[in-house]
Amino acid sequence: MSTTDGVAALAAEGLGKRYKRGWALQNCTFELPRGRVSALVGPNGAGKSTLMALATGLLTPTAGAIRVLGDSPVSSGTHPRLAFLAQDKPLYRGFTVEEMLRAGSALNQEWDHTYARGLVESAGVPFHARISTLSGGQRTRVALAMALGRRPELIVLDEPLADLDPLAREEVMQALMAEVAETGMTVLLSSHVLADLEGICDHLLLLAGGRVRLAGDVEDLLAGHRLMIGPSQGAESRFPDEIVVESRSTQRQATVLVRGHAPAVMPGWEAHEPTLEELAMAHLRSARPAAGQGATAEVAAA
Ligand SMILES: Nc1ncnc2c1ncn2[C@@H]1O[C@H](COP(=O)(O)OP(=O)(O)OP(=O)(O)O)[C@@H](O)[C@H]1O
Repeated sequence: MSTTDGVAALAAEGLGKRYKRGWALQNCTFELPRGRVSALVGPNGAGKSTLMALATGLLTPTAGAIRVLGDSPVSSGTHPRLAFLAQDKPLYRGFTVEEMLRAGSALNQEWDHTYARGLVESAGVPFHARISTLSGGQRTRVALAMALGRRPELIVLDEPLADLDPLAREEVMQALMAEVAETGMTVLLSSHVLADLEGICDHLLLLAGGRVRLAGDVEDLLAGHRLMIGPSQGAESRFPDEIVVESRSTQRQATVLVRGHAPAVMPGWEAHEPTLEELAMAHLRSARPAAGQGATAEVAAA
């Protein structure tokens, strides 16, 4: 039995990181549950990569603390039960896939060669092919096998689907989900593409401008909001300010995302549960600073 049972996979308290140019992350407090798939979402410059670098011990916090599987990252280095797949998927381009896997075996104390090989084989990637000749999707599958070969309890993936076509994206996610179902490991993955995460992640961490804007179980978050659609005339005054996350209007129709349940009887209005994309986009737009003031909400809608 693991010594970390019952402990959050990742826990941050008042976490902050300041670079020379200013704060990239500030006052972040959250917990990611174990055995679940958590999505880290946010616009460009939100602080996602910085947060991942703090979790993997590549950076040290300027303020607050982060705990990985119950442990504080010590001085430097990645937690032994955490695997990290960086955005540029570092692989030796001149190696063959077979040589890459053997390097994984030589470089890692904990390494399940049969498992890593099996992952590459099931992806249909030829063992004798050079890394430089693989397609983006094949390279991702090899990089994933290299990370999973360490049999991590927590895997952190920085935009694993960027640069992949929709078919390859689906294949990579299916392969990852199959491993999650089989091993019960915890996944934290960042993505700009919210549509990729719908139905896959069960926990959300939404960052904007270096701060946590929304965090929690996806089902609870969706059930805790309502998207109200009704006539734009008089829409502004229909809902108390404190429950409105975002309100948008065209000439005829208003769309208002509110916290909590739909207000009782509202003739002409319909209420429905938002999708993850609608929820995240509304929170990101509402957190967007005025032009010229830092991070912009450019999360792709599809
Ligand atoms: N090494 C660094 N030195 C100075 N500033 C940095 C450094 N790395 C990141 N930043 C700044 O910190 C902020 C957060 O950057 P970060 O890369 O963590 O965001 P991100 O959410 O991963 O963005 P993206 O989606 O564009 O990759 C940005 O304003 C960025 O310019």
